[in-house]
Amino acid sequence: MSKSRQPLLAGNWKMNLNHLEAIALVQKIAFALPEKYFDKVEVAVIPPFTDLRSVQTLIDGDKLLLRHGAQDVSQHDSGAYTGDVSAPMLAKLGCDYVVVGHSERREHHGETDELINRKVRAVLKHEMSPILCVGEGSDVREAGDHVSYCTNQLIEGLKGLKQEQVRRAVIAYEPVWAIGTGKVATAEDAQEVCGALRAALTEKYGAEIAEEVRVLYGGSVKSSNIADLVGRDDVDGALVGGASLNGDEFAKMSALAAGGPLP
Ligand SMILES: O=C[C@H](O)COP(=O)(O)O
Repeated sequence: MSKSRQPLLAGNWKMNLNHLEAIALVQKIAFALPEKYFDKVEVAVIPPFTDLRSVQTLIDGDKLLLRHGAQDVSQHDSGAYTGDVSAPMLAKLGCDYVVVGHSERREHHGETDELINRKVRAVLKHEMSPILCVGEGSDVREAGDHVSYCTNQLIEGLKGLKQEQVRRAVIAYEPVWAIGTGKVATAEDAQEVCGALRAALTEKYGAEIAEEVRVLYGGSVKSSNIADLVGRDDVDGALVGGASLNGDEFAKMSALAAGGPLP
């Protein structure tokens, strides 16, 4: 089946770059990627919270076609939650996307599927799109349980949502063993799980919704493997970590995700 979904390339900067460095990187990406590519691929940067206002001001001021988002969010809208950042605050900063349930949050902050589900709801309530991350560790992969493990994270993360809300969500399959390790899953591995996630969405929410939801792959994606990944039926782009910190490389990956040619 040919894909009607527009690919999304989202650069998760993780805890890198201050707001001045963020401005420089966004300018570099915008300069390296001519406007014509944005008809074919959606490109987003996901900087740390402290960079968001600067990135928003630059994108709005220079009318850039890049989108931006945040790496995490509180499940609460406001209140006595020291250090947290709420969905209404992120919406006011012009965020289109919020990453939820990244494996680094699950691992280092003990985030559970239940908490992640509450965060997904908070993002949707304020009309942004969650990028819900799922993915197995090497032990699960070796046991051959990766499909059921990831499908379960997906169903728990979306629990209680209405069909119309699911339509807005983006799913990112990120096998933990492939993140920042240089060990990229093969395009077949990515397709296997991304296809299974879409099948689970079809079963739960119907084919029409499942065909609209974008399912990304993440884990050591770079310009040498992006084209093969997005060439698969159920892989609709990538959540990129390390390689998104290099403006030229990220622009090149965006062009390849758009189907080329290189800028
Ligand atoms: O969110 C991004 C992923 O964790 C992938 O990171 P990576 O591209 O550095 O492996």
